[in-house]
Amino acid sequence: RAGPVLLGKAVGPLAPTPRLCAPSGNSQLLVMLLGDSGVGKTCFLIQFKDGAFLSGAFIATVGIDFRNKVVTVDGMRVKLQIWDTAGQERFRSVTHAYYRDAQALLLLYDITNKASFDNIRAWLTEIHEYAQRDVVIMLLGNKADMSSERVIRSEDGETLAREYGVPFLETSAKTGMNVELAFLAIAKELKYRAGQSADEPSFQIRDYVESQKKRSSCCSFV
Ligand SMILES: Nc1nc2c(ncn2[C@@H]2O[C@H](COP(=O)(O)OP(=O)(O)OP(=O)(O)O)[C@@H](O)[C@H]2O)c(=O)[nH]1
Repeated sequence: RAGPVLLGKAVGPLAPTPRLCAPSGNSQLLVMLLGDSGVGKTCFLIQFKDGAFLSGAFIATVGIDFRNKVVTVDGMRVKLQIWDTAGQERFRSVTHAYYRDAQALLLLYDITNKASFDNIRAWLTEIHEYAQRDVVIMLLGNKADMSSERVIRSEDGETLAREYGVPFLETSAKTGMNVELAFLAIAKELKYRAGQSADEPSFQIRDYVESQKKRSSCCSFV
């Protein structure tokens, strides 16, 4: 486990003193958000935790931050501790140290940013280097509400996810589309792996996600 790190969003020269602490406790499921800077990891977490969208100026995360949320999966309460990592290259060595404690990783790209999609392979290489071998990974194409600025087709995300054998969803941290589903799917998968899903002896996360997801083309966005 790495030592204390700087947490949160930097706000330039007037930044408040960052808090110093690290995620603790091991009775919960640890989920990490990964992906390039600006893909929407912090907004994704805030949308899940508080049902709100952080609009306004983009403030990059410094180091790593975390939030807790309890979800109910098949009538059982599951505690999620969700770590929001900094996407900027200069914080990579900090975040690498946390990979091995994570049981699930949500890997985000931005459907309006080709570089963030192209970098997914590099992220997966890092994940295989630093994370647990059996970590649950899900690929998320975020900002699906920005359809007029889309440069990555949904099929491209699906193809890449299939190549790596991971489930895929398009999401919007702005509208909330598929945000809760992503967390519920990994919670269900981890519960299933822990042998707590006797009622679902053959749970498949990819099939579950496919059956539950809302496609961006079907919905109107605010
Ligand atoms: N339209 C739209 N904008 C989004 C969405 N998610 C995030 N944004 C915007 O994208 C910008 C970056 O969002 P963040 O959540 O701070 O990005 P991040 O991935 O945490 O960035 P780092 O902290 O640098 O790693 C902000 O201006 C957000 O308002 C989304 O789903 N839709």
